[in-house]
Amino acid sequence: MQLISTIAQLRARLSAEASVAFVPTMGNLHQGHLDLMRQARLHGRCVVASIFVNPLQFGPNEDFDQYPRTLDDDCEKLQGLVDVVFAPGVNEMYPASQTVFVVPPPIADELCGAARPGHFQGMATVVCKLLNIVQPQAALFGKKDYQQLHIIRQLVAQLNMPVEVIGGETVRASDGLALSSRNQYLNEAERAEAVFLNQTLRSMREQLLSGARDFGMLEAAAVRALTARGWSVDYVAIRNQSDLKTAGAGELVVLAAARLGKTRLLDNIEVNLHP
Ligand SMILES: Nc1ncnc2c1ncn2[C@@H]1O[C@H](COP(=O)(O)OP(=O)(O)OP(=O)(O)O)[C@@H](O)[C@H]1O
Ligand SMILES: CC(C)(CO)[C@@H](O)C(=O)[O-]
Ligand code: BAL
Repeated sequence: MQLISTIAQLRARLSAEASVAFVPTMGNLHQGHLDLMRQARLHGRCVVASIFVNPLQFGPNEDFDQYPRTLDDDCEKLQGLVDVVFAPGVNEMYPASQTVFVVPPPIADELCGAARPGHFQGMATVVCKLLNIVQPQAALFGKKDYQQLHIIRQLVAQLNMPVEVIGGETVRASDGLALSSRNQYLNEAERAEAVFLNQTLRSMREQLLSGARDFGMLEAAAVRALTARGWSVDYVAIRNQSDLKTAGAGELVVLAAARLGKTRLLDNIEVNLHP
């Protein structure tokens, strides 16, 4: 496994590779990331992981400075799973001020985008840069960040980028909490409470499968239940899987983002309603 920090070295290393599968990350790796690396092996002869905490996708009052940076540990975890780790510094990715941005589709203003203005433009811009740098045949992203995956699919399709986007299932702790680098911000009591987000979504899924169809009422009840336990809820929303617009019927996804103390957690669950 090779650790590379410059774009020129990465391009030279990959120039002779016939097929590359790519997993972009912000590091502080957990089993969710490692699962994507294992799947990547099925999609390319050479597997590249990137580790880059992208300043463009953090708002001014967000956790860019505190975000855990654990490159040595991450490289140990990646041994035997990937061929190349690309870990550029901020100056390598943004040597001059970035004045060209990728404008994401309108859905980027809803859900997480409403709570984090500019986040998806920063994410789309860095993903576009990384895909241009690595030029993979396949790129893998987790369904845990469901809206992000949707926006990346739109980006790649609408900009005609020659890469297959693959979504990996969410890897969870044994109690159901979705693994996330930010889980480590939780104290012991918050970690015990955190599972309630997934339980709430699972309960909504059961109600939908049992015939509940008043989506607004289900969403409002979930927000009330979370708020009553001390959560600060950004949204709970039942949407179509295909376009993330307000749900009709059929293949739905229930998405939520809520804060426990200073930690913002995301989760979602797919629900397929049969007519
Ligand atoms: N539990 C998980 N299961 C599957 N994929 C995941 C999981 N957590 C993160 N990923 C995916 O890993 C990739 C890199 O994500 P990132 O480095 O931001 O990790 P994260 O744990 O989501 O961190 P954060 O807490 O900052 O959201 C993304 O495609 C993300 O969707
Ligand atoms: C896709 C990504 C690596 C872009 O910085 C980031 O948003 C993430 O880790 O999900
Ligand atoms: N995993 C999503 C990246 C972010 O929250 O910035």
